[in-house]
Formats: sequence, C-alpha cells, structure tokens
Amino acid sequence: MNLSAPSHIANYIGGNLQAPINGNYMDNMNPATGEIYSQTPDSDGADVEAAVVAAKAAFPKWSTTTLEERFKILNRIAELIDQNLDALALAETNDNGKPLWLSKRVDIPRASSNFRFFATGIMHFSTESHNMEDKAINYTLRQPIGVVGCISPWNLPLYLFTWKIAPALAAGNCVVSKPSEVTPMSAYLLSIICKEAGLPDGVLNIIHGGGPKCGAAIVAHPQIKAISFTGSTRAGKDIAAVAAPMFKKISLELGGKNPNIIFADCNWDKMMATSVQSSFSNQGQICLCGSRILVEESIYEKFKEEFIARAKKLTVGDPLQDSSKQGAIVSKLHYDKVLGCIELAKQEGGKILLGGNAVKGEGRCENGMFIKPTIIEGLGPNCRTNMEEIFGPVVTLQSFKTEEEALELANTSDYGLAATIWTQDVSRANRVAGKVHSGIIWVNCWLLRDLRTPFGGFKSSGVGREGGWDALRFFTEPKNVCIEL
Ligand SMILES: NC(=O)c1ccc[n+]([C@@H]2O[C@H](COP(=O)([O-])OP(=O)(O)OC[C@H]3O[C@@H](n4cnc5c(N)ncnc54)[C@H](O)[C@@H]3O)[C@@H](O)[C@H]2O)c1
Ligand SMILES: O=C/C=C/C=C(\O)C(=O)O
Repeated sequence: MNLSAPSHIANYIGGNLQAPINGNYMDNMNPATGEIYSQTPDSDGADVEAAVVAAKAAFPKWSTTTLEERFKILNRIAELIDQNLDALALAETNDNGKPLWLSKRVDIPRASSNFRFFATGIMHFSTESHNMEDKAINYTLRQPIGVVGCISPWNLPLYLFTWKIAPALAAGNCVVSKPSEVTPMSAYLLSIICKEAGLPDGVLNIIHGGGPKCGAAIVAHPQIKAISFTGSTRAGKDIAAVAAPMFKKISLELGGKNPNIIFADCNWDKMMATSVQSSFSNQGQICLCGSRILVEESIYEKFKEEFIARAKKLTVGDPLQDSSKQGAIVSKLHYDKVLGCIELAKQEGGKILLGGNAVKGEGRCENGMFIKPTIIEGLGPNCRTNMEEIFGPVVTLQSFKTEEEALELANTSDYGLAATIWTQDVSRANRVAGKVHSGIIWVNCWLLRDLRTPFGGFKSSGVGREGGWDALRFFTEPKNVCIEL
C-alpha cells in the first residue's frame, strides 16, 4: 500500500478513487511551512449525487451483512491504521500543523481505537423487549437508517472523522462523508486503507470539498436521512435549519467555552500539569480545552505565577521536532482570527500575562503560522473574550471566592460542552458536577476518554450524543413490534 501524500487528492466514490466531476481543486497548505503541497477536490452536488447513488446501491447487501462479517472488515481497517501509523501521523501533521509526536501518540491511535471499538461494539449491541404480563410482548428492532451523512472538522481530523463513520458503518448504514477541506489528507489515505481492508464498494464514500458547496449538498440531499456533524456552532445552525424541515435525524457536536474550575484543596501538582495540557494541547484547538480558568481567590496569585512559568516553557516550533510542544495554527484564516481575538481582549481591558503575539518559525518554518501560548487576566465573565469561542492557544484567568460564585462564572456561557473540576473533596466535586451546565465533566483529570460514555454538549454546544450505545442508537431507527399473545 502506498500511503504517501499525492499531488492531487481523489474522492472515494463507489470504491473508485476519482477526480471531482467539475475538475476543480483547492490549494492544500502545510501551516507549519506555508507551502501549498497538494490539491484538494472542490467537489459539489454532482459528486454528492454520485456518492448517494453508490451508497444506495451498496445498502441492501451491507445492511444484511452479518455482524461478524462487519466486525471483521472494520477491525481490519483498525489494524491497517495501526500498521500505517507513521504515514498517517505525518499526513496529519503536515495538514494540520500539530506536533508529529501528538499525531503519533493521540490522533492516529485514537482513529484505530474508534474502528476497533465500534467493530466489537456492534457484536454486543442488543435491543429491548417489554413484556405486558400475559397480554402482549413488545420488542424493539434497531434497523440501519440507510444512507447517512458524516461531516467533520480540522482540529482532530482522522480522530473525529472515524468517531462518526465507524459507528455509522458498524450499524449497517452506507455513508457519504466529508472531512474538513482544511485537513483532507488522512481521510484520503483512509480511503486507500478501506479498499485494502475489503470494505465493499459504495459502503463508505469520502468526498472532499468546502462547507457551503459540498457539505451543504450532503445536508440537503433528500436521500441522506441522518446527519452527524462536528464543527462550529455557526455551521451547526445552518445545518439544523436545512435538516429540521426535512425531518432528518441530526447529531450536532459544536463549539465550547469550557470552564476549568480550580479549588484551593486540589492536588496541586496534578492540577498544574493537567491545566497546562487542557489549556494548550493541540494549540488549544480541541473543543474540550479549558479556555476559562476559574481559580479560588486564596490560591490565585500562586496559580498565576506557576501557570505562567510552565506555559512559558512550551516550545513553539517545527511540528516535526520532538522538542516542539506547540505546533502551528491550522490555517492563515484561523491564525488571523486568533490574533484578532487577542487584540479584542486587549481592547476589552484584558492584561496579557504571557504571549499575545505570533512567533516566527525557523528554517523551513519561517513562513509558518505560530502563536505563543497566551494567558489573559482582568476580564469579567460577560465580555466577548469570555463568551465567544477562540479555539486557539488563549486562556483567561478569573478568580472566585465561593463555590456559588464559581458555579455562576462557569455557567455564564452560551456553551455547555465540557468542564473540569479540581478538588479533593468528593462531596463538593459531586455537588458542583451536578450543577455545571455541561455534557461532559472531568473531576481531577482532563480528556480521560472512555468511548462507551455519552459525548456531547448542552446549549449552543449542540444536540445529541456520540459514543457507545448512543452512537449506535443514533445511526439506527428504532421500530417497536407489539405481539398480542
Ligand atoms: N463538540 C465537538 O465534539 C467538537 C469537536 C471538534 C471541533 N468542534 C468545533 O469545530 C469548530 C472548528 O472546526 P471547523 O472550523 O472545521 O468548523 P466548521 O463548522 O467551519 O467546519 C466543520 C465541517 O463542516 C463543513 N461545513 C461548514 N459549513 C457547512 C455547512 N453550511 N453545511 C455543511 N457542512 C459545512 C466544513 O467544510 C467542515 O468539514 C470549533 O467551533 C470547535 O469547537 C467541536
Ligand atoms: O475537539 C473536539 C474533541 C472531541 C473529542 C471527541 O469526540 C472524543 O474524544 O471522542
């Protein structure tokens, strides 16, 4: 298998690797060097239509393939991802700018885990039955929906793409999918892996293109009956507006502005080390990053001093070097956006304690898009800096006096994806966890993921949950059968 980056990425439709029907391409840039290193299809509705035709044709057979056979193929995909770890990690880093060690340690292993998890999960998936004493028996079938759409973002490209397509395929659906046009390469390489693994033609179709043209055509296609989307709240709104009147099932995993709540009785060393990670991992471009750090007043100054000292040590630079703890920001557009948010924070009266500026790369990275880890204090909960998602290496510090105040600050947000709580008091941990308006709460840890748990957010962070049975239920249609005895 040749898993090196091609000059022109191809769509994967009906088992064929093919050029976009309109012949148009977009530049694909390596954000660490600024170099345009490949071309991505600028696909449109015609490619989506071809993919739907292929998916529909594949559905009768795939949906009735035995669970064990589906397991074998999906598990084989997981094995091939593992065997090609180095090539996939390099592709991810060149597309996204994240450190290569991070792609190798987290992104690619998690992509194979996603396939392995749902390959085995479908073998254990069972449905309910309800006995009405001696009157009747109800049992519920959960049947695959048909053709479903999966659309994913650029921050954890293969990790989030596989998090959707693996359960969709395991449940017996055929998929029309679109990775982010900003980071298409690892999904393209996955199409080669799927062919090698023996996934039947048309079961998975991967189309490359932009959101408004290609993504929107997937969402609007009448034959695509469910949409699983991860990305911005803005795009999630547009998708819901189109999908809702068509009565499509939708799962929307959107933005976050997550509080990291630190009480004075925390395990200090663990909290410090983890807070640096939860603030700046992947250049802060993880929807679960704790971007609003709330610290109990009695330890605020001590926290500030040590947090700055530790963040200062995060070397920013060439993502191919192991010494780089921070890589590049994903694109010029996003780099400009993050720098703009830092300017806004200053205008709002924020004091920059660390960073606040771009960093010039060295050698091959001199035209790369790097931003220094940035720490801001002095802003209240209601300003734009503390209300809007920045999605970069930028955090704010606020202090609180009481548990009630901590909760009020934490819940002053339109978002409700994740929250982290640091305390050694288990009663308080439980109390605060119950009152924070977020779908995912970590106590004394961060990003510790059990793939069986419901994953998703409250409020503007989305609707629905991914993970475990939730994902398999989303990708199936329940049908209750009532038999009178
Ligand atoms: N909740 C989560 O699990 C989660 C995970 C990762 C990222 N995110 C969020 O994603 C955002 C960053 O990713 P992004 O900039 O790629 O997001 P984005 O919304 O711009 O794009 C996400 C994907 O949707 C496509 N798209 C854009 N507009 C569309 C439309 N109208 N119809 C159909 N498809 C469309 C894009 O091409 C891309 O593939 C952040 O807001 C982040 O919080 C959320
Ligand atoms: O940026 C968002 C991170 C999402 C993470 C997951 O979906 C996961 O860990 O399953």
